Amino acid sequence: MTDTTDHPFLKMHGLGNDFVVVDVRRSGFVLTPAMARAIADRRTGLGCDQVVVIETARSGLSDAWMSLWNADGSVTSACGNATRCVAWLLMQQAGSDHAVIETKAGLLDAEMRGDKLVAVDMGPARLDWREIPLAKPVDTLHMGIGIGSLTDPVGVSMGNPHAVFFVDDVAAIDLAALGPVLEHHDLFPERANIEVAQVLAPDRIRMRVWERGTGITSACGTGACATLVAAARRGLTARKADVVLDGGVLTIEWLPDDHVMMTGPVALVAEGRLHSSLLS
Ligand SMILES: N[C@@H](CCC[C@H](N)C(=O)O)C(=O)O
Repeated sequence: MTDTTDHPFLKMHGLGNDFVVVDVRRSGFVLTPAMARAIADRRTGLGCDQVVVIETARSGLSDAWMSLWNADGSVTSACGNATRCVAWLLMQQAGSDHAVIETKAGLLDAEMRGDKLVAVDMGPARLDWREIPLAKPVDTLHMGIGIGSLTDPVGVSMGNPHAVFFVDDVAAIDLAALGPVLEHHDLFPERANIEVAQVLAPDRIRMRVWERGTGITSACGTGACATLVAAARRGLTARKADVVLDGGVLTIEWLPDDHVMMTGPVALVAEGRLHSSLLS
């Protein structure tokens, strides 16, 4: 093996939403957008939906800081599936069944709930138009925009922006065509993650996602949280439901204090060292 760096990585995923996880707590290594794009590239890099960087905690209140990069090199404040993966790693390292992760979106409390099963308090759902953010004052329960069969979404921030469209049949939606147009809609100054959701029962929702900065993924944890909150706000479901994604199921509960609990699996599938060609 030649020209590898001293930067080990792990490949992890939550329901197929996959991550390259780099722990820089000892190296102090700083990732750039170009490096994130190079690592995430599925042909010329390692391939992943998000690059996740574990950094030294910035306050005395957490076990570590987590930075998140989409495949296009953009930074995001929240990622539910990555939070479960990093929480699992931190809990393994500490021999604990509890971890606190600090992100741009705030402190996230996580607990081990079984073998590779992690629950995270994803913080409060934010519902004001300024918090999502939207470009102008709009009722986030009926945002009024749409294209084709996708109309009148619900806006929710889980630390990142989501627009949830309710439909009769998620399989019939051409998400690859409609997702990028809606992600870049004028209403979303920071772009948005786009969910299409079909209510199957008061405690079960089928959801597919077009992620900001990445495209279609097999699962989105914050998207599942946003979808449950949107469905409950519209009176379509209870405040707890299983959200069925392409990659599997997350259990989501919107608690009376507005915090959203997410429970789901994590997987560790590979480890290695980053080659210097990805880091220039
Ligand atoms: N896959 C994630 C969300 C990742 C960030 C998103 N693409 C954004 O830009 O906000 C999840 O599991 O929540």
